[in-house]
Amino acid sequence: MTESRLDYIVEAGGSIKGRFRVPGDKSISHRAVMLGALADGETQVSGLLEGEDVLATLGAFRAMGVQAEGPVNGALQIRGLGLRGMRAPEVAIDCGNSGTSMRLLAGILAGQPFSSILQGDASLHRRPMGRVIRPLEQMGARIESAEGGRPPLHIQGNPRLQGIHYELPVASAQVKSAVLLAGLFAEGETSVTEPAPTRDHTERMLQGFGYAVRREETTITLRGGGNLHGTRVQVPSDISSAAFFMVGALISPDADLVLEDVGVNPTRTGVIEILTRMGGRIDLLNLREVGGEPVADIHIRSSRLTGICIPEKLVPLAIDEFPAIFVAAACATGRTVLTGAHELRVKESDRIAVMATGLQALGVAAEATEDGMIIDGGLIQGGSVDSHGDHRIAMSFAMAGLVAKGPIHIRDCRNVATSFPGFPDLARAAGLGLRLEEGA
Ligand SMILES: O=C(O)C1=C[C@@H](OP(=O)(O)O)[C@@H](O)[C@H](O)C1
Ligand SMILES: C=C(OP(=O)(O)O)C(=O)O
Repeated sequence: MTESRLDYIVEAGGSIKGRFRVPGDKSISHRAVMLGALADGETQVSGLLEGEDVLATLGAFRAMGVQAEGPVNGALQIRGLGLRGMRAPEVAIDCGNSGTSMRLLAGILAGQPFSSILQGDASLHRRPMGRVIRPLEQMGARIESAEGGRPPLHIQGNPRLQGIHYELPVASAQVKSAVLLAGLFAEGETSVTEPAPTRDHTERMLQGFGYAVRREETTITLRGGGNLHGTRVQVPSDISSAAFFMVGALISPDADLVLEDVGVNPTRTGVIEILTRMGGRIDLLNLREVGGEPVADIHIRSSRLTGICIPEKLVPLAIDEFPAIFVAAACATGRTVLTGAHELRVKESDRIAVMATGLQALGVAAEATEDGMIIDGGLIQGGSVDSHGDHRIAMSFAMAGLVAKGPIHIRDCRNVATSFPGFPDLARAAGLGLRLEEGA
């Protein structure tokens, strides 16, 4: 059954206020499910993101025999089967809209003594998987894909993978994680060198499960043949979800917002650095460490923003936050220039093209470039934009409504539930005039 389209209608104006928590971190939630399933003994997760992407990952492990109770209010109890305990899934595994599910699962499935199929929705079937197929085949798996390395993936696992050293051609935490996860099933050492730092949740969490991982400069190494031990994982709030409210508070008048318990791992805080450089008043309070990850409360107040040239080294550290950052740039005085962000073109949508088109429809001078965007800040008009089913585009344009001169109609917002279930209610409670409309 195909669900009808869901649109957002955002009233013009409003101000973001309050003190609340956004849902759990998506990247950490995926990894908690994966490592919990592969561990010996039980893993208790709290704060799990109950978004569709994470539920797709959980469904995959259930289909391979892993038992889990929950999630209920973010609590999930997983009875791990150990690294060699899973059975072949009876049908193709559906990763839905989730690139993280598909790429990290490919790494795990590469080391299994059975074959499996990974598929997903239309958006995921347009995304490149050659980047994981190549290293996993070098390690000894066989993976067939559709043309151009697109899903579905037919994976012939090999329980005797060989460790490799792999130089990542793109700064991608998903590829790094796929290779390291395959490395758990490989003979000898597996190492990955990254061209720039990317989110390191896999490395941190492997250590939390008692698995030795070594980092030397830009290279991460582990040795196959060990075991993961079930543990407790406390998932912090997702800075990528917090980013929409951060931008909403910065651009709206009289705003004062505290977002609680947000994960502020330095491989994820590019958005704070960029918005601060633009003049955003953002303070980290109560900085602490929870379960091996840094966490803080973030205080944000209305600010006068100025356009900047975004340093390329910040791009991988803010990769999912650019749709929201583009909205901030549209509200800033002067020009914002982003370069070195070609990866944005291969996310749930082409986030460069889709954001440029949407901003232009709202009267903003935004120009897409091959690997980024040039935005001259100014007034945001009301109008109609299409999210192309991309959750982050939908939530970013919702925040633009706070300063728009008329209502904004955003098409195709159902996928917000992949990463941020409850967004409309939380946004309304925080001060956004948002209503939902079932599309045709
Ligand atoms: O490892 C992860 O959890 C993720 C890595 C990033 O993708 P890439 O590895 O493609 O950069 C990011 O965009 C995605 O939302 C989540
Ligand atoms: C790119 C994203 O996720 P994924 O790659 O897991 O689909 C995202 O959440 O912005």
